[in-house]
Amino acid sequence: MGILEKISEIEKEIARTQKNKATEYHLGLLKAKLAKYRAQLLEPSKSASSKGEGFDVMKSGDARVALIGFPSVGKSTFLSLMTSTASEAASYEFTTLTCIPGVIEYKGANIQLLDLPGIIEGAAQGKGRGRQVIAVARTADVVIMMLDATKGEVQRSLLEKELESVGIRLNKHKPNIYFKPKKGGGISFNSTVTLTQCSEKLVQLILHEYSILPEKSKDCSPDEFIDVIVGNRVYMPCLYVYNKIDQISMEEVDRLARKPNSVVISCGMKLNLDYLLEMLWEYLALTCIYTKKRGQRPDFTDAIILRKGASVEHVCHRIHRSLASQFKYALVWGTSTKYSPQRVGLTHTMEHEDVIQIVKK
Ligand SMILES: Nc1nc2c(ncn2[C@@H]2O[C@H](COP(=O)(O)OP(=O)(O)OP(=O)(O)O)[C@@H](O)[C@H]2O)c(=O)[nH]1
Ligand SMILES: [K+]
Ligand SMILES: [Mg+2]
Repeated sequence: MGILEKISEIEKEIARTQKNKATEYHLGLLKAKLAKYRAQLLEPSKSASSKGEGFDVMKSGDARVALIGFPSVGKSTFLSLMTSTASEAASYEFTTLTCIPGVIEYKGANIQLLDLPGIIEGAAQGKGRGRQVIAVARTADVVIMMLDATKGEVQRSLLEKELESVGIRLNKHKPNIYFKPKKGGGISFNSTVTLTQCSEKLVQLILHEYSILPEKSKDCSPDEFIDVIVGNRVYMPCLYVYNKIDQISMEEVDRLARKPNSVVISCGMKLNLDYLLEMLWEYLALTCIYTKKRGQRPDFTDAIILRKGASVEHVCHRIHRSLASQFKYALVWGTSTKYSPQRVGLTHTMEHEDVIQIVKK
């Protein structure tokens, strides 16, 4: 039996047991056991059994949002409010021990929202269930960093540091660097803009530091090279959500609300949740595509929702599994084309609010 199962067994037994003088001792023992198992879960485990237990949630819907935050900031309360899934919320820390998925339905899109255990300083080194939580965060399209408005700003920078240390870059763009090994060795260095922070000398030093030496003898695949430069970095939009504003002064609310990438809410009093959804939608930057049949008006009531950068082929797959194989060409109206309509192929990249008509063979 896994630890989670043991915990759930004990919780059930506690719920079953009537509270009275006679059961006092028994209940006390159960609670002690419960605390022991919870602590075990939060320890960096050596046993493989609890490695990813409860964290392998299938991706579903149009996008994935992960809730990251310290314990008891209100993550589970938020999930239960925004989705039809109930996630247990309580005043003690580490109430949530696994990844709990819910679905936000918004503007015709299904957004998968993941409630996760709280993380603490040292999470990246395996403290608590930090590693598993961070691994899930990496798979998200947007991270909501939930913060307790009543606590200091230090929680935010601590969490940022944890995520930075495992290669998650928040609200930063992927650097526009093109890196290619030369067959004959040596380094040639070009830049399309004037560099103010990097010189050729510095680039050479960095390459040297990472033992990327311009040698003919050292065979290296392009993938290996790309891994070195890109590393395991993920670039992710992050929305800082300050919860529990019902507990702080108006001046403080105002100050927090003005911070970049930040939204203030109260789950307890259901304040500002609509605005948060609007912001989340913006951060997800999903692409809505409308379809049109020949000789008819576009269907603006039912958008196909895709991730940014989706191609005509993605659109086909969404309409019907076999459509791509019967595809002849498509007509597209919108910002992705020079002319409206324009005849395009399967690889054409769609843009937000384009209209498409697909012509079959
Ligand atoms: N005052 C106030 N309390 C809140 C608000 N949102 C949540 N809480 C309370 O904060 C406590 C923790 O809430 P949870 O939803 O369990 O927090 P969590 O982040 O999921 O906690 P862990 O799963 O333990 O990491 C509960 O007692 C909630 O009732 C809020 O907007 N205002
Ligand atoms: K809690
Ligand atoms: Mg929780």
